[in-house]
Amino acid sequence: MAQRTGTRHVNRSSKYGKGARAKQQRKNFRKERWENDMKELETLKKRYEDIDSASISKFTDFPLSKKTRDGLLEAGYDVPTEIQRETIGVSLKGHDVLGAAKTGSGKTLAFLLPVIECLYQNRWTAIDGLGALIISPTRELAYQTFEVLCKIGKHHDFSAGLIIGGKDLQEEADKIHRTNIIICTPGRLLQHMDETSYFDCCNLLML
Ligand SMILES: Nc1ncnc2c1ncn2[C@@H]1O[C@H](COP(=O)(O)OP(=O)(O)OP(=O)(O)O)[C@@H](O)[C@H]1O
Repeated sequence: MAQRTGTRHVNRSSKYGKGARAKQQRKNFRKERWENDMKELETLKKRYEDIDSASISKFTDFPLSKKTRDGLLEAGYDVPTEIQRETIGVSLKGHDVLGAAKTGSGKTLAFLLPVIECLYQNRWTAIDGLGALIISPTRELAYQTFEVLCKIGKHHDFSAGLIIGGKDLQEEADKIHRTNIIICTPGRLLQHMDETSYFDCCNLLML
């Protein structure tokens, strides 16, 4: 009996030893990843001022995060359109942009890339709440924007939500306080502002 108890004790302690080692390894891994992310952010930020639209021929010429570059690559976006080439750099530098280009010229992507990069630069996480609120005049445009966002933001950790009429209000309300990027139509947004008590825009970075 004593022997069995003793054996069990040894086994248990070695199990805890393994657990502690694994925990430490995870901690080290997270620390290393965090340090690499910080280095990447600093390097990218320094390159913003040097962006010259005339010298951009591919998306990889922009100082974009690896997660965004991977998203673009997988979505098959390689060469920026004219509106993208002309505006993305200006937005990355933090300026507001009013752009006009014909239908189908890639305005949605031009507009979304800096949104994602800005949240990434600010190390936005789930607990920071709503960081970007995108109000679209129609459900179709909101949906189109959401689709592009899901493609290019695939490798980022942000959460995104499509808040448009015709969907279950309570279901949206349950998730809204955990959403980092909201794409919505004005009517539905007002409804949540009126009826969802914990809908909070206090931390909002971009409208
Ligand atoms: N750089 C790019 N390379 C290849 N395809 C692209 C690029 N940018 C956008 N596209 C594609 O071109 C199509 C039109 O893009 P998008 O709908 O964003 O244009 P838009 O100017 O926002 O249109 P609208 O005026 O209708 O809102 C989409 O299928 C999109 O995936």
